[in-house]
Amino acid sequence: MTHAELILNPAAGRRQLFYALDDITRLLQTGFDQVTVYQTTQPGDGALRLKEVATDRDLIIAGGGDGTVHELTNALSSLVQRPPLAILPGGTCNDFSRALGMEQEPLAAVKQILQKRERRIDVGMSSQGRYFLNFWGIGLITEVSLDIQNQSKERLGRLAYYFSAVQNLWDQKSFQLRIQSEDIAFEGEATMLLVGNGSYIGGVQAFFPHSRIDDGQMDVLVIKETSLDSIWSMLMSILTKEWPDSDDLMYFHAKDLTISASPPQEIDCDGEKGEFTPVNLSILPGHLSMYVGEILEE
Ligand SMILES: Nc1ncnc2c1ncn2[C@@H]1O[C@H](COP(=O)(O)OP(=O)(O)OP(=O)(O)O)[C@@H](O)[C@H]1O
Repeated sequence: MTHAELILNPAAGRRQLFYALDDITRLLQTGFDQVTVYQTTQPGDGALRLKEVATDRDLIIAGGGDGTVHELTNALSSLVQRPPLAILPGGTCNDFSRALGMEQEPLAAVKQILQKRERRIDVGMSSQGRYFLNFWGIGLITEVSLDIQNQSKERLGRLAYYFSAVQNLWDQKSFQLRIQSEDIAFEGEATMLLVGNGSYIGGVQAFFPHSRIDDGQMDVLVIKETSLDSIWSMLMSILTKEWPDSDDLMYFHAKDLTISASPPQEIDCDGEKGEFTPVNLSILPGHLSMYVGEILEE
């Protein structure tokens, strides 16, 4: 007897999951003996529901955008007994669902879920008790996503992300950064520190061309100066899928990272804000079991 629970944010994106809910449920019922649908009503609601039912379900499906996925993966990651998780994308960018190779059209994604291809996925963890699947950052990245909130996300979608990034590049304030990993120590001026797990940010593959969600390590990018050279090398790396190469950038892998900044910097953790440096980050290899759309290359 298999029991799947769909925890769905009906307000996500353009409400596409909400409108397709009857079809989604019917299709899920062809692959699971029992399907329970729980519609969230406010932030925090989905996390409580997940903790309530987790031990009693064979699969949790997170239906919504990156905010919903972040909330549910945080709830799930803190549990001792963790059922597998699938993502049914329904927001604007749906970054982690892309990293998992999920289709963006709801029923096509449900069909992938029915194939039940399970894979162990790394999760990033901060000493402040937060987990991240996509990225963790300070500096430029926080201003970029702040700007998207202020603009019409509905209207511009993920293009807003990149308009806003370019807009912010030139007047980015630098800060004093100190980082220490198992291999690398750096102390100096920086305008951004970005730590990636998945390779998608803002709906496209950017910053981390070779980042894998199952390699047991974090990809770390430091922009020391937002010069023409560093911007050009990042743009080129999106096109060529090679690591960015510039004297104004640093790029390395880490399993553990201690970070402090002066003045203290606001953190963007998978798009969620409100916490500040200093902090320690680590990777939890294979912490979650997730359904994938395509078989990720070995
Ligand atoms: N019924 C609801 N009404 C409003 N907000 C909700 C509801 N249920 C959950 N939320 C909260 O809304 C936030 C944003 O949700 P989500 O990311 O799914 O949608 P989105 O913002 O439209 O998508 P994206 O982040 O991809 O743009 C989440 O933090 C979630 O907790």
